Amino acid sequence: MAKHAKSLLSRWSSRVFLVEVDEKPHYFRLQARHGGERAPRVFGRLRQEDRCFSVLVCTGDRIKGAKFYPELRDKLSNELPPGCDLTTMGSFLPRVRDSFIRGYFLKSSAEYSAHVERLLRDLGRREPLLVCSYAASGGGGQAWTQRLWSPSEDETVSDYFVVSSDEPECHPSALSMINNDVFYSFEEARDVFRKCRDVIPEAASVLEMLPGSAEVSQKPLFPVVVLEGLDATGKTTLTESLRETLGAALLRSPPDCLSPWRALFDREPPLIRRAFYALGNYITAQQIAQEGMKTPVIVDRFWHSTAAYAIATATGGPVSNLPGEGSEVYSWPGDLLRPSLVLLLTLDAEERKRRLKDRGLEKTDEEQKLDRNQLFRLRVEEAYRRISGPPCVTVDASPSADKVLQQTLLLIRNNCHL
Ligand SMILES: Nc1ncnc2c1ncn2[C@@H]1O[C@H](COP(=O)(O)OP(=O)(O)OP(=O)(O)O)[C@@H](O)[C@H]1O
Ligand SMILES: Nc1ccn([C@H]2C[C@H](O)[C@@H](COP(=O)(O)O)O2)c(=O)n1
Repeated sequence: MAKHAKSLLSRWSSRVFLVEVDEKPHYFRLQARHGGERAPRVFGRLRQEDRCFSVLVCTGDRIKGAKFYPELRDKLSNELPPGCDLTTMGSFLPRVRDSFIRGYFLKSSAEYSAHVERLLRDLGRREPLLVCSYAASGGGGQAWTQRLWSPSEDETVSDYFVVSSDEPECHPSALSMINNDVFYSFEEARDVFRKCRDVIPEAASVLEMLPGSAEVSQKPLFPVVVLEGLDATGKTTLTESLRETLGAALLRSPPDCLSPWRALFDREPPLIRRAFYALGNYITAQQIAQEGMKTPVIVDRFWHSTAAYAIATATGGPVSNLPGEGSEVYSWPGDLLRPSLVLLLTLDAEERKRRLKDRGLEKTDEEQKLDRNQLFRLRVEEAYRRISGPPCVTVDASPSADKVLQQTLLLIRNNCHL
């Protein structure tokens, strides 16, 4: 049996599981004996003869695991019989870093359960998966058991009762966010790109663009001001005006030299996609260091965007699911150039929508998600505010473009030595 699967199994009964229904996580844990508890809500409204299954991705290879997870969803959606319900799930060891694993939870009616079992057995033999089945265990459907299917012939695995578990303080994906969703050093992000060269040849072209290290040759003499905010909050408009008014250099992250590959890496799973944006920040940092010796520098998006979108995407549901304020996930990477000031443009949802509509440009998947999903938008904005490092000051972007410019100039003069 693979070493990774073995280590997961060694603490199986201490794991907590979550099944996400409409972005809301429902938690359950395992218990050797039944103490009369009701089955967790995800098993409610099922009949005695129905079956549920969980399929968790268990590979020690991060790149393979990241690529396989969305592929598995397609595979299951294509091959599952009608009437089978599929949703995302995960499992973790409370408070244990990097213990979060992802997968899918399936509900099948009795009619199709034999078919689903065959399909999953077959899949489990070919792919790095841990498969469990869940069945009612008497008691009028109130008690359900989990059976972990043996990933190898020589392994004995036990059945457990499943019982509801308390919600952890924040979404458990936070346990595996560091260096999977958010990168805190140049080397960690570059390492992902080095490892994915075999499967994505374009990664080599990105690697060629990178500086030898994160270190910048000199600290900028002039102020470096970063403009952040959701799309259509007015960053482009304001950065252009600031460039003219201050005679500043205007840079952006990701930098223009990465444009040919951005769309491609946007389609990759979070591990690779986020590493792409993280590396973009380091290239921009080198440009900032150079330009900042000659003039003030204005930067359109930087680290706050990379971290805030990544954290908000990895966490589902309401803002309360985000890692708590002060969590290490909000810290600034030790090796990344710190701007003098970060300004966060904020706009109410309706006005932002109106501006998006007037602009009428094509939207990326993440922008469309911002539109559709109020909770995602709130998580991104809150994550922006929680990121520590250089001071982040909020600017109300709803007045006219000129008023926003005047307000911003005032903030720059008060916070930077111009
Ligand atoms: N203060 C303002 N008042 C009214 N409209 C504005 C204001 N600032 C910008 N706009 C308009 O809103 C739209 C979005 O602005 P802009 O492109 O500058 O936003 P952005 O934050 O750069 O967006 P993205 O991140 O998607 O590139 C544009 O049509 C722009 O002309
Ligand atoms: N430094 C950056 C810049 C952008 N991103 C990501 C976050 C969003 O998915 C998207 C927004 O960019 P836009 O469409 O406004 O160009 O790009 C990032 O992660 N890091």
